[in-house]
Amino acid sequence: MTPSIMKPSSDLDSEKQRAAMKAAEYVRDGMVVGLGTGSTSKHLIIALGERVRAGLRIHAVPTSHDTAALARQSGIPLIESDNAWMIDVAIDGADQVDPALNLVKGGGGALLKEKIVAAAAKRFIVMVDHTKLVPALGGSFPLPIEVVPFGWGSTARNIEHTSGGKAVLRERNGVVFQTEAGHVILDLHMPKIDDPATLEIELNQIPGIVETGLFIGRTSILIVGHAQGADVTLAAES
Ligand SMILES: O=C(CO)[C@H](O)[C@H](O)COP(=O)(O)O
Repeated sequence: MTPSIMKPSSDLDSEKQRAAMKAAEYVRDGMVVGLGTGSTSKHLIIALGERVRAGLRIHAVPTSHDTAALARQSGIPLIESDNAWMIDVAIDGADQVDPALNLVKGGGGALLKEKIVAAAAKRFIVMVDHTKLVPALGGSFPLPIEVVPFGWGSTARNIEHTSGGKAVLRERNGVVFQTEAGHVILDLHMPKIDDPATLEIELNQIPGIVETGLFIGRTSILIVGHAQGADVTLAAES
């Protein structure tokens, strides 16, 4: 069955859909597109699939098995090779966005591939509903950190020592959550992340950490869906 534009199930979902429809406008014929993961990215993939079936020629790099499956189902050709990609634009959702357009990502557990794809792209477009905008990262949403399973408890203790936060091993339905790369996720609870750039540097020194969900200075364009449409903000240097 070919996916078609879904009826949004809630106001927030319709904000996500409007943000995704706006983001899809940045995709042009001949582009290589990085496809994010999550409910907002699903709207994007469905919108791009409709355009592909109408003649748009693009190739895509997916950031998860779920995204790859939906893209295939939607008729979007995927790049299967891991040779260096020339990604024109990567488009993804986020869990939190601060006023400097720094992000927390990884709520869906795909942060490692998402960061690799964002880093390989000339432009990184972030699409969110209004609830993702926060005055400071942290607080209501924990920072996902992907770590190797070996010694995760000691890694968690080091993370807590470095950050002052509380690191909790992610589980789903009573089972330890495993990423597509075979790692686990520690969700780091901090009342507020005062200096995200410094925290990212400090966390990256800890053995066992594969990647953090902090996306610092990577956003080129932010698109926020609202009741009537979507607002676009360009990052200072984009
Ligand atoms: O980082 C992510 C997955 O790892 C998602 O982009 C993030 O969780 C936002 O998801 P949604 O679009 O469902 O709100």
